[in-house]
Formats: sequence, structure tokens, C-alpha cells
Amino acid sequence: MLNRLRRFAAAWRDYRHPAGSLIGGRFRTERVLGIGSYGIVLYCRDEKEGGAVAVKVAKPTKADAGRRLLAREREVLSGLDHPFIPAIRAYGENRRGSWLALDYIAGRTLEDLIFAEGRRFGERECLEWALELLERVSHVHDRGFVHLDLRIPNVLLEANGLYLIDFGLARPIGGGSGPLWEEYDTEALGMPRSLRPPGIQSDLCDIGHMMLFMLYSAYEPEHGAPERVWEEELDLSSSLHAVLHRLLGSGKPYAGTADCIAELTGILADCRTPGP
Ligand SMILES: Nc1ncnc2c1ncn2[C@@H]1O[C@H](COP(=O)(O)OP(=O)(O)OP(=O)(O)O)[C@@H](O)[C@H]1O
Repeated sequence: MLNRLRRFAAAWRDYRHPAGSLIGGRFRTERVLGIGSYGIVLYCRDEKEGGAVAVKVAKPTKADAGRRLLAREREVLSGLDHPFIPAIRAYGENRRGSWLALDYIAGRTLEDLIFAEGRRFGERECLEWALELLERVSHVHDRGFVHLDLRIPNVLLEANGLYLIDFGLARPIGGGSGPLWEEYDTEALGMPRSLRPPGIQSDLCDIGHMMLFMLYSAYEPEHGAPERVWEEELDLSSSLHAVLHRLLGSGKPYAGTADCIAELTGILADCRTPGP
């Protein structure tokens, strides 16, 4: 009971931007888009430049740690420049906390597509999506960063293609140096302690897991059959099977994102070529 009251009090203290309020003297809030572990994302209208924005506000109850994570996200996003990664419009800090305004993407998450809309991915579609994502991820790596949170809720499908969002856990490759990148207690933020080394292999492994999510969308388990490993449950080509092993860390690791893209492109080309 006491814990429930505490959680309610924290949620009340964090909800400081009701619909109609103004953030940074410019972004008019309309509704909540999502509530994460350290931030609340609000749909707003930009009264200065027009258009819709997603404003991520650090939860006041997360105090300095929330502020620091938002500053990290800002630092990483400022180093990127990609049409399918939302750009920063503004960043600010005030007595209510810090906030980060990003271009709004009117898309649905890959999680919603699979679980709410029942979308099914075959091998070819999975390869196409993975390649599109890897193209965004390779930009992040080329700029010297790792995302470290590549998961199905952090991919948005919009009419023009796939967007990569949520750089809240992203870091410079190797971890980064200086006060902004010093270790902090993620568990105090209610987030799991990250055991992932800040290298590109962590992101490639996450891409492998996302591909499994896509491929499992078309899997129909036999009633009453015992659970088996993915290699037995999914009926995959041997080449995709080998790629997944490499991504997931049980095969020869890829030297870089480009190698992985080259291999997947070759498999996709074979998939598209009609058999004899
Ligand atoms: N630029 C954007 N355009 C549209 N929607 C967005 C955008 N950024 C975030 N969202 C929405 O807000 C949700 C939460 O965003 P995000 O994952 O960045 O927050 P978070 O606080 O880091 O969450 P978590 O702790 O779950 O990782 C997303 O799942 C998405 O629905």
C-alpha cells in the first residue's frame, strides 16, 4: 500500500506539463506519447517554426540522473545527421527540469505492428527490414556511437521508411570519457544495469534479436508441443541461419556493420531470384 502511494506521488510530481502548457516558451503540449524509465515524451505543436514535435522531458523524480541521460541523448543526436533519425529542434533546462525537442515521426512501432496489428514477416521481408535498419545503425557507428537499445519499440514505421529512435542509452564507441559519460547507478533510475559492452557487437546482437522477433511473427506452434530452440522452431534458409548465429554471438563475429550489410544483401538477392 505504502509503495503504491509512493509510486502515485512520484507520477504526480513527474506530470508537470499538462495539455496546453508551454515548454521552452515555444512547444505547446497536446498529449503524452510515451512514458519511459527516465523521461516522458509529449506530442507538441511548435509555435515558432510550426509542425509537430516530440518533446522528451526528464522526470523530476529522477533528479540529476534524468538530466544527465537527456544531456547524453542530446550529445549523441547532435553528432548524427540522418534523414531517418529524428533531428533535434531545441534543448533546454529550467526549474522544472530539462527537455529535448525532436522532429515528430507519425509512425507505428515495430512492436505494435507485430503484437497489436498481427503483421507477419517472412524471410525476405525480415531481410529487407534488417537491411534498412542496419543502414541507419551504420550511420550511428560511422559517427563513432553505439545505440545500445535497439529493440522493437524503438523502430518506427512511417510512410517513407523506418526511423530509429530513443538514443537514451547511446554512448561513444568504447564508452566515452569525461564527466558526461561517467558511470552512474542505472538501477537507481529503475532501469536494468547495462551489461552490454559499448561496442558495435552489442548493436549487431540486438539486430539479430529483432530479426528473430520478426521471424517468430509467422511461427505457429503446434498445440501442446514442447518449446524448442529457434534453430528448430523456425524454418530458415541455411544462409540466414548462419547470419543469425554470427549476429547473436555464436558464430564468427562481423568485423563491422558494412560486412553484415554485404552478407545480408547477397542473401536477399538470392531470395529474390526465382529458383530453376
Ligand atoms: N521523435 C518521435 N516521434 C514520435 N514518437 C516518438 C518520438 N520519440 C519518442 N516517441 C514515442 O515515445 C515513446 C517513448 O520514447 P523513448 O523510447 O525515446 O523514451 P524513453 O523514455 O527512453 O523510453 P524507454 O525508457 O522505454 O526506453 C516511443 O515508444 C514512441 O512511441
